[in-house]
Amino acid sequence: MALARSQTILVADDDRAIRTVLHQALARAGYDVKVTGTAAALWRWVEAGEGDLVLTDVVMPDENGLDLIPRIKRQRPDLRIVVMSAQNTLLTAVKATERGAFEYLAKPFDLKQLINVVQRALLAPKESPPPVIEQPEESDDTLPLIGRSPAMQEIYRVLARLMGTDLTVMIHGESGTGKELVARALHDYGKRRTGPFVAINMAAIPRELIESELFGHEKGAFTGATQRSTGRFEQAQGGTLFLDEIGDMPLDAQTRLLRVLQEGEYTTVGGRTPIKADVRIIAATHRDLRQLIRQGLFREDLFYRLNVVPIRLPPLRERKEDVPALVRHFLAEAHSEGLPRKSIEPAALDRLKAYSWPGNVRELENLVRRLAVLYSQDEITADVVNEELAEAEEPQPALEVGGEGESLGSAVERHLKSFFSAHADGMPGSGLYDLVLREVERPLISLSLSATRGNQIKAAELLGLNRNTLRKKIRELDIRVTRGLK
Ligand SMILES: Nc1ncnc2c1ncn2[C@@H]1O[C@H](COP(=O)(O)OP(=O)(O)OP(=O)(O)O)[C@@H](O)[C@H]1O
Repeated sequence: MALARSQTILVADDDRAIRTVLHQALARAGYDVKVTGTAAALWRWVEAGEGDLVLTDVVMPDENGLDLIPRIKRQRPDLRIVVMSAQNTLLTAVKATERGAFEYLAKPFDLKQLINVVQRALLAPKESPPPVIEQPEESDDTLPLIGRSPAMQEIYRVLARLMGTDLTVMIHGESGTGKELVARALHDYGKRRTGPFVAINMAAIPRELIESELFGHEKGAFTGATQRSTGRFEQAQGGTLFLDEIGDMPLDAQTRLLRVLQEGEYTTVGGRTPIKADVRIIAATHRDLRQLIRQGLFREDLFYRLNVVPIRLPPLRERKEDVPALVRHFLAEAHSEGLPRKSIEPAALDRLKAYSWPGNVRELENLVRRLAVLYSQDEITADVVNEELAEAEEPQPALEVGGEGESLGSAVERHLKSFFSAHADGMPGSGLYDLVLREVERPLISLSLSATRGNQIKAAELLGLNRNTLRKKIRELDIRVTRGLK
């Protein structure tokens, strides 16, 4: 694209080599370029009315680039600023965006990406800056998310851009990668931070109760509804609603949710009066929703409503450089809870970095806690880590779901925990024991029957059940037996 007049980029970075590379790349792309290693020189140019775009580093010898942004914005509101920085945290990204930077580039970035951002910045329509929400000072204790790997920095960059918006976000990531933590950070640093954050886990609630949990119900709406009850939508009014394990939502509830998202209002179960929904939705899943759509288990139209901004949280094995910082963080946390202060030797950290972490950050967190409690030495050694990991690497007798790392038992426990905490102030109905067992029994029996193509003798063998017991259960649970299934 031919430029009418060549535009000038002001570059500030204290690293001479980076200045040279940026200078060359930008000049080759047709821009005039001025480079400096100090904030003071940059500021002089800005004051003198020079330049069409500022490209600045954060750490410079005389002043922090982030502190310069508000001053530049006051002096020359239309001047575009692109911030680049290495070693970033979520707060750096959030601050850069909120103070009015057009874009934030995590070092190292490639030059194509840089030119692309510069072009976009220069072409973008002038808009009023987002409202400045002052963020707390940055210290590692208060950071919501630990990790400065390139993969996490990319997440921070996206999160920072989302803070000033109400856009619906879909977080995808394996179990234990920090999906709920990211959802919380989006809420805590965003414009709804003064409102409530309400989480609901679709996999943790009996299917028949999901709609009433989400939207509330009127007295007498169904057997057991002895009084009116508010739903999560109502509790989250003015704040954020986190729909965890969205892939486990039953189809009926999906249809109802879709209608709410389309119409912006909902009715309670058994109610008639529409209630306006003022919530920001963040959904999360570890499942492949596109596959669920193909299987007819997830509504495609709902998927597109929710997948406005997709975020993929990388598994820990793709960002092993974050392991040491996470370990130190969890050790410090254990200490702040009254456990003895512990350090860890470098060889032990290397061993931890080499492990594959199928359970991701949660597994690492549990391991560090165990080490902090079980061993009396002040320093955690490689031997101790080896011992613990050898156990973790041994095949477990528990049922593990292929590749997903979490055993059935711990998945069930997790679901039950959130069920109990969701009902801390009173249980809905009674008969929980049977209800929970049925939730497990029904899919177990029905999948065993599919696996044996409906052969009840083989299914009884597989299950280790007496054939008559199996027949009785099939009747009681009203399970349909389909023969000849693949
Ligand atoms: N980047 C991180 N920094 C610090 N702690 C983290 C990070 N990521 C995850 N954790 C911790 O790991 C644990 C699991 O995180 P979280 O519950 O957010 O994961 P999840 O992806 O929602 O898991 P699941 O899908 O199993 O519910 C939590 O204790 C959380 O505090």
